[in-house]
Amino acid sequence: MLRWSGLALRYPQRAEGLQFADGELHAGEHLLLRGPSGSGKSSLIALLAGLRRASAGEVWLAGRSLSALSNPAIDAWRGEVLGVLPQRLHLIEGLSVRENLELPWLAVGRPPETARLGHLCERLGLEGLQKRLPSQLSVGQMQRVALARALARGPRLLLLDEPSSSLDDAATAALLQLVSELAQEQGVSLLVATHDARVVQGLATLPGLKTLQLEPAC
Ligand SMILES: Nc1ncnc2c1ncn2[C@@H]1O[C@H](COP(=O)(O)OP(=O)(O)OP(=O)(O)O)[C@@H](O)[C@H]1O
Repeated sequence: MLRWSGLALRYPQRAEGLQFADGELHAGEHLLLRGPSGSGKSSLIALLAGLRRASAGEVWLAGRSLSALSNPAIDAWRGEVLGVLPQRLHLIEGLSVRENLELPWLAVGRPPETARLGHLCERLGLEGLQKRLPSQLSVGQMQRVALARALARGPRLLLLDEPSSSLDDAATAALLQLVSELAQEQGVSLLVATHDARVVQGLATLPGLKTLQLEPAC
């Protein structure tokens, strides 16, 4: 379902380019992407999601090479193949929770699938929060909204970048349990970037889990 090879990324302001070990993820598998702060976990997620273009190498997602697709084509395709829960959640502050959740469809010119959205909101405990603005939510609630938005169009793969970074122990455990259950219920593969031992421990029993360790970048 996802494979990458020879990937490298060069940031203009950074002398040394980042290079990534090859990896792959099949349906039914999950991947923990581990490595110290600065080792390139977020950068790799951005490459795999087609949010950044690699300086070298290739990503194949659901049988298609990302480098062969234009940016608009990747943007249109991304939500139905993969969802991203970024480290910074990027909820739109001027929009209500409901409007934020409808964005994945509006962004591709389609009407929101209200039945699917209703089911997701029920599953993620967001029903009573629809009219609130993101600033009126707790961090854990914001994260669940961002998770619902990432899952909106029924992706096969969910990328989570440091999902516990602003959560306490209880909220981290609750999020990991929810994500694990959703993954198994909906047949979604997880790729979780973390340097948090709580996340490693919380996902340890997930069937089909493998680990990729990134080395510290220079
Ligand atoms: N936009 C950017 N411009 C220049 N350098 C960057 C940029 N984004 C990241 N870097 C650098 O690339 C390296 C990898 O960063 P990245 O955020 O991918 O690591 P990470 O493993 O996700 O870190 P963390 O766990 O702290 O989030 C770091 O040295 C970082 O300073």
